[in-house]
Amino acid sequence: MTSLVKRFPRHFAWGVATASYQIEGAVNEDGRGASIWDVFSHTPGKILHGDTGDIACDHYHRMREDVNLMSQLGISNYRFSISWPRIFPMGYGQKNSRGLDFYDQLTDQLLQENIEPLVTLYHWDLPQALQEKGGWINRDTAFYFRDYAVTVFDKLGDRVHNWITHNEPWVTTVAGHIQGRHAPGLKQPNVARKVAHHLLLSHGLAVESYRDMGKGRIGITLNLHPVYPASSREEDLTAQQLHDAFHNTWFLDPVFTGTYPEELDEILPFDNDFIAEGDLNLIQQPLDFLGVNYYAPHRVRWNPDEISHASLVILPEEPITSMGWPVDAKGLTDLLIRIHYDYGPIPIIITENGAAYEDVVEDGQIHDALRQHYLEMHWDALANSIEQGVPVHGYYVWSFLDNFEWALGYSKRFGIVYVDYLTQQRIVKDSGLAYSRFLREFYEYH
Ligand SMILES: OC[C@H]1NNC[C@@H](O)[C@@H]1O
Ligand SMILES: [Ca+2]
Repeated sequence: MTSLVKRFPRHFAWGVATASYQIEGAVNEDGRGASIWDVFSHTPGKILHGDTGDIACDHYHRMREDVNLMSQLGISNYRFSISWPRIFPMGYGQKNSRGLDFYDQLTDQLLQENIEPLVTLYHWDLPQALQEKGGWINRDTAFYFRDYAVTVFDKLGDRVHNWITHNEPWVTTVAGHIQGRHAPGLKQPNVARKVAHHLLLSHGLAVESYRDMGKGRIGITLNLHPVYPASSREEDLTAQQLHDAFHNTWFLDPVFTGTYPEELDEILPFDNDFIAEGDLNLIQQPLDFLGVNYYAPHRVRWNPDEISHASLVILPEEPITSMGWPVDAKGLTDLLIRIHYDYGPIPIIITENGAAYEDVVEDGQIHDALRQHYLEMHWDALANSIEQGVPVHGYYVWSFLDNFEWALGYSKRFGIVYVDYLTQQRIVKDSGLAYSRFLREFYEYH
């Protein structure tokens, strides 16, 4: 492992990541308004086992203990998200000072423990009151997002200097508005291009506002996959192109080139009446970094019945996690090389990487060797990217704690720290202890 620490630059930001709705609980506390995930998770049949985020990891009440645990593990960077409905219960207008106070105290606690915050403004928990006005289908939401962002920049911007506007806008767009498996649970493909555009517009508005207010760094986090054709057949190569547009360039192109990929029009045609003059210039705001969430590559074959005209191919012998995602760390290197050469020298932060596996508690320990191996392979792949010239500035494990895995509820555990949901006890898994050892070696070496 020692050799590995030498392959990362001195100021590399090693961290862990979480998100508000997945860990906080306390959904009716201190003036918090309802989010679309409160409504969705309480809708029968939407979440496995009827799980909700009502309590989750009870992090809202256990924040100090959790920050202390990060510190004990030698973690020096923490990515978390802010719950918009804690700040604006109705989405805009009346501010909720107790909501702001929680994040104010969290920030102070982190800085006391010498942990650098990386704050995500939107990790899917839209105020329900805005959904009732159309949510991301309504262009106004982009401007309410800007006002929310400005409020948070104003409150925390003296201590928080690293910001992410959106987490995975693709998921909000596709899972939330086409597939219906995420909040707000819509199955309306014809609104997808508009939803994505409004999410990206809100990103641009927030970045533009930050440039007038803050001196720190701001970016966006996209969930991206390298796309490999299952064969060299013409139809599989076409599938690769269309699937790449659907999953990757739909968001990379507007953010970095101010254009939408024309390939996308083949699978999601739209009349561009919702694109106003100047929108794409606004979306193409210069960024300080690109956040990349990487879990697995996509190997695809032609399938005109799928929206991207492609189906995923999992080879019979390839290892998969309990999410059914292939374990392939080289995909991370391939992805970063592609981004670097297609979109210029933008600094990269891996804002999520990790694996869900079935965890068993044995004598108060969790010997999660598969997760530990997954992580170590991806650190090696990341070092390869750096050695090939990609400017990677940080890496955040998804996730610090086991937490609410959206439609799969608490059935999937991504944490390097185990959560016993009956007692709320935290148990550091072997993967968490390994990360701690690796970090200690890294900081000793540098
Ligand atoms: O599925 C694992 C993670 N993927 N990215 C977004 C997070 O909220 C998920 O828990
Ligand atoms: Ca193109």
